[in-house]
Amino acid sequence: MTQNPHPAPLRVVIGCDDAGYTYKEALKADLEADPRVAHVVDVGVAADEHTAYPHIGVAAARLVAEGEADRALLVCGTGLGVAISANKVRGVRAVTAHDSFSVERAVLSNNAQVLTMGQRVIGLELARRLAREWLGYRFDASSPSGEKVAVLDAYDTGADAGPEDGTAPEDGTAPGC
Ligand SMILES: O=C(CO)[C@H](O)COP(=O)(O)O
Repeated sequence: MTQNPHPAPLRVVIGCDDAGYTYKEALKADLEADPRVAHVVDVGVAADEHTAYPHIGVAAARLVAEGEADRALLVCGTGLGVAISANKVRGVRAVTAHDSFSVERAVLSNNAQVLTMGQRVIGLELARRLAREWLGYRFDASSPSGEKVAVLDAYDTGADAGPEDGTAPEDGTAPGC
């Protein structure tokens, strides 16, 4: 399926802990200037604030899960803590990505609504470039990846996502792996 050249602008949440503040501010300015973004909601931290990353990750992810936002872009020292935090919220798929291919597949393979980055891991210009690229991708639920994301969602909601005969895999791997 070809991508719609003019998809609806995205409602984006941005957030960080104090280790990601500088990048968050730069990325926020970029998002606000990008015509592909409808609006940006900043869940913190502010310059003089020291909220721990789990609170920020969960706050942002809840806005996505509740349908108030389409995506979230989160920054901490590594990107890992905010991703782990966001993934605590049911229905949210958050990934850390510091390269173009992973950013592309985060959306096109995984339908990840939340992208996270580490201010202590990559340079600012790369982070800005990746965020620009990220805005250009839209998940296609009718693609071959759609079925796999549906399996993820079924695990998330507690629905049976086992193999078609209903048995658990004997080797301990998850179905489909
Ligand atoms: O990177 C972080 C969490 O993944 C955070 O910015 C710093 O956490 P800390 O190393 O526990 O201070």
